Amino acid sequence: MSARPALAPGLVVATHGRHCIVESPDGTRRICHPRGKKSTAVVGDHVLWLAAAQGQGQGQGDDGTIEKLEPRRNLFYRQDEIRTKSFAANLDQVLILIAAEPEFSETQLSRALIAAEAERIPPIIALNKSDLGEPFTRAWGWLAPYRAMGYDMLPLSLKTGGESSGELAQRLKGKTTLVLGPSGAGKSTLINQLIPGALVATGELSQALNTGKHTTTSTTLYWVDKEAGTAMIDSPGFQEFGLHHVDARHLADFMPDIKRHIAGCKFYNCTHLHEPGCGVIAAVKPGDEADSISPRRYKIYGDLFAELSQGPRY
Ligand SMILES: Nc1nc2c(ncn2[C@@H]2O[C@H](COP(=O)(O)OP(=O)(O)OP(=O)(O)O)[C@@H](O)[C@H]2O)c(=O)[nH]1
Ligand SMILES: [Zn+2]
Repeated sequence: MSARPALAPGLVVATHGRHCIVESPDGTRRICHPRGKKSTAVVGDHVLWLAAAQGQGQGQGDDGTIEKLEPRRNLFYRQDEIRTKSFAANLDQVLILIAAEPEFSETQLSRALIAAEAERIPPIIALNKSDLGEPFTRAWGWLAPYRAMGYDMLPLSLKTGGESSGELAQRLKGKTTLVLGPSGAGKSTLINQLIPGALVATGELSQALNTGKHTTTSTTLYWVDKEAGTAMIDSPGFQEFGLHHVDARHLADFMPDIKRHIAGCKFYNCTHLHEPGCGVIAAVKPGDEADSISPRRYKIYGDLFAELSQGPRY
C-alpha cells in the first residue's frame, strides 16, 4: 500500500472558469481544479493541493486538485443581481486607475471605492495621462471631493514616464495590489511597464487552458518582484460593478464624505433621503468647501441606496 500523497501549499495566481493556476513556493505552476462542485478559490488564495494520480487528469489539463483553502484576510468582490463574482483575496490595496481621457464614470469610481471600504482595503486613485494638459486639469478638478475625503491620489503619465511613476512604484513595493480601471485608462500600459512580457505570457497560458476563448475574462496575479513580495492582480470588468452584497443601511458608512455628517442626523435610523433634521442633507452644497458633500456624490448615494434596497431580482 502506498502512502497517501502529501498536501502541498500553493498560491492561486490565475483563474479561468473553474480551473486555477497554482504556484508552489519554488515557482512551479500547475493547473488545478477545486474538489467538489463549487468553484471557490480565487486569485490570491493560499491553498493546499494534491497532485493528480498517474493516469488521472494528467495530460487533460488537470495536474491536481485543490483540497483546502486557507483562511482569507479579505475578499474583494463584486456581486451583481444574479451571480456573485469574486475578484481576489488577501489584498493589501486596490489601485483604481482612471485617466483624463476617456472620461471616467464617477459612479464606477464610487462603486469601486465603496467595495474597497466594505472590505477595509485601502484604495489608491491614480489619474493617468497628465501629459494631456487641459483634460487632465479638468479631471483632476472633478476629483477634488475624493481628495477632501482623504483618499490617496496620484497623477500619472504612464506613456511619458516621469517622477510620478517612481511614486507609484514606492506605493506598490512589497504589497499585493489589485488594479481596477475602465477600458482605455492605461491598465495594459501599466502592467507591461511593471512586468514586461506578462500579458503575452498570459495570453498563451489562457489559450492552452481555454482554446479559443477570450483571454481577458480571467483574473491574474503577476509578480513585479517576488523576493520583495510585490504583486499586481489584474482583473477585468470595472463596468459591471454590482454592490449587492452591501446593505443599503450601511452604505453611508462606506462613503466618507457622507459618513462624517451622520452624527448630525436627528433620527438614529435616518436614511438621509428625506428625513427632517438630516445632517447629511444639510451638508450637500455645490462648490469646493472641504466639509461639504458634493451634489454629484449625494446623487450617487441616492441612486445606490435605491439599487441596494431593491434586493435581488431574478
Ligand atoms: N496621452 C497618454 N496616453 C496614454 C498614457 N498611458 C496610456 N495611454 C494610451 O491610452 C490608450 C489605452 O491604454 P491601454 O494601456 O491599452 O489601456 P487599457 O486600460 O489597458 O485599456 P483596454 O485594453 O481597453 O482595457 C493607449 O493608446 C495608450 O497608449 C499616458 O500617460 N498618456
Ligand atoms: Zn440623515
